[in-house]
Amino acid sequence: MTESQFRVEVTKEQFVFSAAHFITFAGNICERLHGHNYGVRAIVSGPLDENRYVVDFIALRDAVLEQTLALDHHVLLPEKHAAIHVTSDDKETTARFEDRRWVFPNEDCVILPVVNTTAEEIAKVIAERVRDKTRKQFGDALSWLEIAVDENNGQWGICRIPWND
Ligand SMILES: Nc1nc2c(c(=O)[nH]1)N=C([C@H](O)[C@H](O)COP(=O)(O)OP(=O)(O)OP(=O)(O)O)CN2
Repeated sequence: MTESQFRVEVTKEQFVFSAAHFITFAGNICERLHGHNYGVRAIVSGPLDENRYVVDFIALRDAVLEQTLALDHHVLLPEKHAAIHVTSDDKETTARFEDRRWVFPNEDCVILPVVNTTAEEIAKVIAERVRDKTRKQFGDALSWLEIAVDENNGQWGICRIPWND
């Protein structure tokens, strides 16, 4: 007989962060700076624990919320882009692409360990950070964690990471 599989999903009204970004696509086309009200969904898969749940909804909710709050009202910049160069001094962060330049106060920026600030890459960063923050609490019996990031009313970038690397 096939075994039952369980997962927990949290999608909350508070899982929204408003952020500015720009990406490149098709080689060297670079978008103008613009913003999104991003939405987030989190799913964890694994066996039932002694409480007969996969993980506590509330603990997962709070871990995701910590990450969305950290991104809310910031400019998201990529750390690993080959053509968008991001540098910071003690006051300001500058992003350069070819002959274009954007300058922001440091506190307005979040520099992410990504190549391009696509929904998929943002989802991966959130997933890794949620996993790192909850691993101790949730234990190592889980199978995977998935984070989905919605850029614009139904345009989801999704990343599933193994719970144990
Ligand atoms: N798979 C992905 N595709 C695209 C991504 C992405 O992250 N993953 N991102 C973009 C751009 O960021 C683009 O700016 C998306 O913004 P959006 O506002 O949805 O695009 P439009 O300008 O067409 O939408 P309007 O509703 O007309 O403002 C593209 N693709």
